[in-house]
Amino acid sequence: MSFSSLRSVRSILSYQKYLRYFQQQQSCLVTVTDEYRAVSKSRSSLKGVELLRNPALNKGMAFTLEERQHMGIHGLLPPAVLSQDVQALRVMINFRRLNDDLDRYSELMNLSDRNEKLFYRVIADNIEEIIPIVYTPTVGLACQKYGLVFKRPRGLFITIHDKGHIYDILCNWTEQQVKAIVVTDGERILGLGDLGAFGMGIPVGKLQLYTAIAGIPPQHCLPIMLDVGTNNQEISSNPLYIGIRQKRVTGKEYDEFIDEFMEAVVQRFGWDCLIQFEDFASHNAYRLLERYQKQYCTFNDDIQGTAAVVLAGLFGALRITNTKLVDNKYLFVGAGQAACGIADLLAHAMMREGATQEEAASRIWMYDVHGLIVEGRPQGDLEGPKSAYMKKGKPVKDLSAVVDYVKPSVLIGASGAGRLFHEAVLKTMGQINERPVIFALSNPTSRAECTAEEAYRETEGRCIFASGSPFKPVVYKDKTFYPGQGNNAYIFPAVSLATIACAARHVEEDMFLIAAQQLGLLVSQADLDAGRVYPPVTAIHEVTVKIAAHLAEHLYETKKAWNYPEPNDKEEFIRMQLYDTSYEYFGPKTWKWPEQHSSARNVPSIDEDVCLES
Ligand SMILES: NC(=O)C1=CN([C@@H]2O[C@H](COP(=O)(O)OP(=O)(O)OC[C@H]3O[C@@H](n4cnc5c(N)ncnc54)[C@H](OP(=O)(O)O)[C@@H]3O)[C@@H](O)[C@H]2O)C=CC1
Ligand SMILES: CC(=O)C(=O)O
Ligand SMILES: [Mg+2]
Repeated sequence: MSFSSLRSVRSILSYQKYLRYFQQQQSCLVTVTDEYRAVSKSRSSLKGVELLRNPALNKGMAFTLEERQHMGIHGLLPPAVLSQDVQALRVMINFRRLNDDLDRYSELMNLSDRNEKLFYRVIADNIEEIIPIVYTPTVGLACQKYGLVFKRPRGLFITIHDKGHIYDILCNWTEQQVKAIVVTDGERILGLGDLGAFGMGIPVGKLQLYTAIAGIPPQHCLPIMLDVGTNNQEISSNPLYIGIRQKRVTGKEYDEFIDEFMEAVVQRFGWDCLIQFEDFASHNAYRLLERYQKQYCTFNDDIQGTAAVVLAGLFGALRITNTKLVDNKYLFVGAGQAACGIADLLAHAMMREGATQEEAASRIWMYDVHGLIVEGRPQGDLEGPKSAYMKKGKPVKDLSAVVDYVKPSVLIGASGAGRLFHEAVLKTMGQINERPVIFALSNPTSRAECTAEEAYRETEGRCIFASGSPFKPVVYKDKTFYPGQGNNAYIFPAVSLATIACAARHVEEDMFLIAAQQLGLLVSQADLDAGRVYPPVTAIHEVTVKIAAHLAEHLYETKKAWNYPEPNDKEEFIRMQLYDTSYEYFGPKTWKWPEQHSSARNVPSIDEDVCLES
């Protein structure tokens, strides 16, 4: 008998002994999912300690005795076997014991470094509590403190000095099946400005939502930081700064660098690898979108994703005010990429309702750092996308005077400048309108144009409010208001899921209008009655699947899908591709789980207090 077969006989014998012991002692903690019974095939041949160190495969103490024997990790873990349910409970107990959101962020990132399935399971079970940590607002703080938070690299860091070698760097990423990239150059991170390489927290966070919200498997996702320097002196002089310490490269060199990156992605991962541009500064965002939109499978989330989520929120708001888009007057505070993206899609939607282009544009006013955007304004540039909404009129600077002058029914903040909707602005909105629509979209919370509480209070509870970062429900005069979250997180995961599932080659403009319409339809009357123009965050996964199914329908109908044969039921087709947070089975393929452990649902409910006491 060879040494290895001798070892396996010993393993089986000792496994049987341990199994008997655990059947007596710990059977209530051992659970099995359907996937275990299906004896899934591991996508890796890793064994031993390497298996425990691989976050995509590691199950921690959930490895059964039999798996521990089979994979050569017996003795590398404490002897107890914990179910994923118990592990998830332990994570949440620890998470809730922390007093600081940055610590909670770090705790979760450490978990994703150790055990990816548990990380996503915990998010799925506690989505409303955790999304504000892995996403806005806490991700903003995490980026500002990335030097402290950074423990282990995620994704790729490509610097301007790598120009000429970008393909080689992409080849260092060993996952072969990359289907989606979120890329930033860190110049406009949320409303926090230029954070350079610290901005990597944003692609990481956005892609975590790809998996948590849209069920796109993490191994298909790749965050990328294109580090061309930073003009933020404070950041680059921080001893913990992780990027290159030089001023931003611009002009021809920058453009060549981005061109090379796009070509290298196609060469390495194929034409249908989706590239989401995130948090580039306006002066690059629009240019790059125009340059690459028709050539690559790409979109800009801040322009297009934001436009769709806001249009959907407006559809909801207008169901409350019982008006059409074109019946309203819109004032945008901030006239950058988010505002102009929204305005363009809004104008497009008004035209679909029958308005002419001139009529649609006439309903939209814009306001930037230099005041109302009117012809002949003495200061500030009037070029670029905002020029389409320039009016003849008085160059008013003070925002409450602007509101009084324009008399908007809808006020949309996308300035990144913090509390611009002060008392007088909100009160004026309340005086002009029975039901003023007020969206404070800037992120993170510190940059929101007003808080939910301020909006409800100053309009005597009459406003229809949404914000980019979440606000807790507000009680005003004994009534509870539930602010909606107008964040592109309701759109980009769905658009990307459909694009990837259908293997579409381009992300066309009409996908964002369809996504907006579908999201609008998924707002229930109960949501509207609660004053919320978006479905609750707890429903975001289901909402995303439904939107993606409609988009898939559209992609097949318009012959833009390349994944053949065409599935009959698009929703089922989408659901079949979703990431599953249940653990893989690592035991021998012939093995069957003993009868008494056959159902995960037999687990007795776990008493959290008992865990805390012991
Ligand atoms: N909720 C969501 O889903 C999303 C929210 N956002 C948020 O929107 C904000 C803006 O993003 P984005 O459009 O990309 O940024 P940009 O830099 O492209 O645009 C910012 C705009 O705000 C204007 N602005 C800045 N400060 C003031 C001020 N004090 N008074 C009036 N206008 C001002 C700027 O004026 P000027 O042009 O004169 O400089 C510019 O027009 C960010 O906070 C971002 O987080 C973005 C995308 C999605
Ligand atoms: C949400 C988002 O994309 C932003 O604030 O930039
Ligand atoms: Mg963004």
